[in-house]
Amino acid sequence: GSGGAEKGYRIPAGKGPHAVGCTDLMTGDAAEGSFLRLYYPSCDDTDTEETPWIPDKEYYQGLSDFLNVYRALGERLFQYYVGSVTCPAKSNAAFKPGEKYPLLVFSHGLGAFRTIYSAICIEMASQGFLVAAVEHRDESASATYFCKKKADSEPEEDQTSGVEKEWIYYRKLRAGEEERCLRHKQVQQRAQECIKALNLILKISSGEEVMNVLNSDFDWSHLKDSVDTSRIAVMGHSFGGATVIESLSKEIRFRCGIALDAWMLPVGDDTYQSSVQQPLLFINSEKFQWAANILKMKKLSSNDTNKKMITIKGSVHQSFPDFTFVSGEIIGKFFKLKGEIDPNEAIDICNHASLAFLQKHLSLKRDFDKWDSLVDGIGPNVISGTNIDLSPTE
Ligand SMILES: CCN(CC)CCN(C[C@]12C[C@](c3ccc(C(F)(F)F)cc3)(C1)C2)C(=O)Cn1c(SCc2ccc(F)cc2)nc(=O)c2c1C=CC2
Repeated sequence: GSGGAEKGYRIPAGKGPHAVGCTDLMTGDAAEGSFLRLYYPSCDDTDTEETPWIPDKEYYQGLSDFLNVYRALGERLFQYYVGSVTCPAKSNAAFKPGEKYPLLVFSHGLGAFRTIYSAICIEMASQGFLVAAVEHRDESASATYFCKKKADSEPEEDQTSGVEKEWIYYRKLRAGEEERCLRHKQVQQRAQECIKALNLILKISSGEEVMNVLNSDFDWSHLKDSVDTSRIAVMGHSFGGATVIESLSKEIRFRCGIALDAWMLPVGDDTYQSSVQQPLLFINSEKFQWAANILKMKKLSSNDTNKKMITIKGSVHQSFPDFTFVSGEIIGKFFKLKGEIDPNEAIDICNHASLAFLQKHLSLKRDFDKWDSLVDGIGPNVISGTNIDLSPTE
């Protein structure tokens, strides 16, 4: 059996009115393609057969590289502890037609990948969003892959017969390489990948046929006319938070953004408030932030009532990705995957504040405004602005 994941540590299901499905989409067979997991409202609420949380063993290998653990050891540890973890969304479940849904593009953090923010993505989909969790190919993901058309497709090559997965792994900083330079280059690519994902979903909503190089029987034509094209936002964690800022500055169709514990190093010093006109919400953890990082956020959001910052008390950087739910208490505390606050409470604050902010800036016709006070930092376990002392050290 598995470790922590077995003892009732599970990724929380969506609390909204919709059942949730998820499916993977990859277009193009090289750099210009897109790779994303779509979480969506489903009309199939038979809650059987959830989706494997981490779909390929290569992600375990990539995580081992990222965490500086021997692959042979890391792969077995991950297999043992999280190999049986599923996420509470139904794979390729029937799409719920008949209404236009707002769209959220989600950008993962350094060393992460598209499937490990499912608690946030599933909650948003259960509340009536389409959520496109992109997988970045900038070598910041622990692992990701392209599909190469096989010349002579020997089906035994891979169960997805006819295509062969070509993996790329997390690229460590090289000796003497300047981190700012690498991360600034990567954040540009990440923003382009978010914009490509947006264009791809809009293309599908317009009824155009897309070629999914992955071998899946999901019928994308069901998404015709399903995107509310005036209600589109971008969200991301850490490096993905920097990607939110870059994406907003490059693509006005992203009407607003939510940056979860943003890592501001990749954001150019020339990125001022003027470069981000859209409303932006910073949701920070208590333990990850530091003065210089916060000051870069403030430079972007000073005296702009549409740019807000809140901090979740007792939370840590890993309170946003799913590991905070699947790890036991011991491992959770040791790796700082859990803070003092209960992981479910922390993610509820994050999701409720996000929904209130999205209702306000996407003019949604829902009741998410009941959580407006959270966006102003009012409520248990939340503060307005930051807990970090910004006074200059004399
Ligand atoms: C030693 C490696 N060194 C690399 C530069 C620093 C590694 N590190 C701290 C870690 C990630 C940690 C982690 C995860 C997951 C387990 C597990 F065991 F549960 F799987 C354990 C231990 C190790 C906490 C971070 O990078 C933090 N971080 C992250 S963590 C995103 C992530 C990645 C993989 C996951 F499985 C879950 C979440 N995303 C960012 O965008 C940024 C940063 C820092 C700046 C920008």
